[in-house]
Amino acid sequence: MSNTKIIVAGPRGKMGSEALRMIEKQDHFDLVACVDHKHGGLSVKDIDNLPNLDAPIYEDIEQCLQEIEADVLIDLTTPEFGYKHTRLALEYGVRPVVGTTGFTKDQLTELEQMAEDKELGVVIAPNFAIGAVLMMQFSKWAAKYFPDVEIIERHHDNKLDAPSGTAVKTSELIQEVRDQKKQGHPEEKETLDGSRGADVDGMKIHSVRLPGLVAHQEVMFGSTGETLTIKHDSINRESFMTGVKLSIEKVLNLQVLVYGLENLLE
Ligand SMILES: NC(=O)C1=CN([C@@H]2O[C@H](COP(=O)(O)OP(=O)(O)OC[C@H]3O[C@@H](n4cnc5c(N)ncnc54)[C@H](O)[C@@H]3O)[C@@H](O)[C@H]2O)C=CC1
Ligand SMILES: O=C(O)C1=N[C@H](C(=O)O)C[C@H](O)C1
Repeated sequence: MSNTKIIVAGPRGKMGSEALRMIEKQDHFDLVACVDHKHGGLSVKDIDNLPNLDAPIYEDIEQCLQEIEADVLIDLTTPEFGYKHTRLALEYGVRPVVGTTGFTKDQLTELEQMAEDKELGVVIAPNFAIGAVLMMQFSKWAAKYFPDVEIIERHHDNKLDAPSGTAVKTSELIQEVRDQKKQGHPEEKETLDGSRGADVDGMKIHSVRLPGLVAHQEVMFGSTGETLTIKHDSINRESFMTGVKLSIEKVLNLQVLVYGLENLLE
């Protein structure tokens, strides 16, 4: 079987550069191009602190998709550009693997429809870390028995979206097993806006942003006389690469959009 040809959008980012290092280590992956909003016309190897890979950098994604033959586009950019890149990749018959978070529900539905129409696989994973996927699954299980739940996610202060994609996905998984329930005192009032966090069917999400953090989430459950806390920490971005690699391998055999790495794990 021939090697998987990969385009990376966002190669100089914290995740994009980690993805390049992962690709460099795999014998069955070839980096064929990158999409960046700077350094068009250069090669990846010309950029400081990036791996020594000879792949052209394009500033215009359409030009990249027209000129470069690829199997997969990995997007690790921003919500705005990630959505645009995913749509364009599908239009050019390239399968997207998307780590970028912050897409709206409408955007996800639209991309799902596009993937189905084109019969092309897409993986959108709010969190590629296996431990985070388990934390979300354990939380879904716990919510069956503990409907009072607060999600506290903590991230570095360069993050654009809040709440995190992981927190949104966790709340969606919990919604599958938890009936709507107003938590706290029935007459509770916020004297400072936002103090009780975001509300999803009565469950609360709190977002913390501080320098020094990477990516962390606690899901706290409370019941009579007991609490349960399920916690995951990514202490570096290598933690996400097992999931990125798996998604690239799996997307080649998909004809639909898969939202969440849990759907690819056996
Ligand atoms: N699914 C997962 O497991 C993870 C997802 N993420 C998500 O991945 C995304 C990127 O995160 P980080 O790497 O931490 O951010 P970052 O800010 O370090 O990197 C983003 C990169 O995108 C580039 N970029 C911006 N606009 C662009 C455009 N039009 N074309 C090409 N490149 C463009 C920027 O130059 C930057 O290098 C975020 O949405 C974040 O939430 C982050 C970590 C794990
Ligand atoms: O921006 C990040 O860093 C992360 N983003 C993802 C999210 O929004 O959940 C995944 C992980 O938490 C790191």
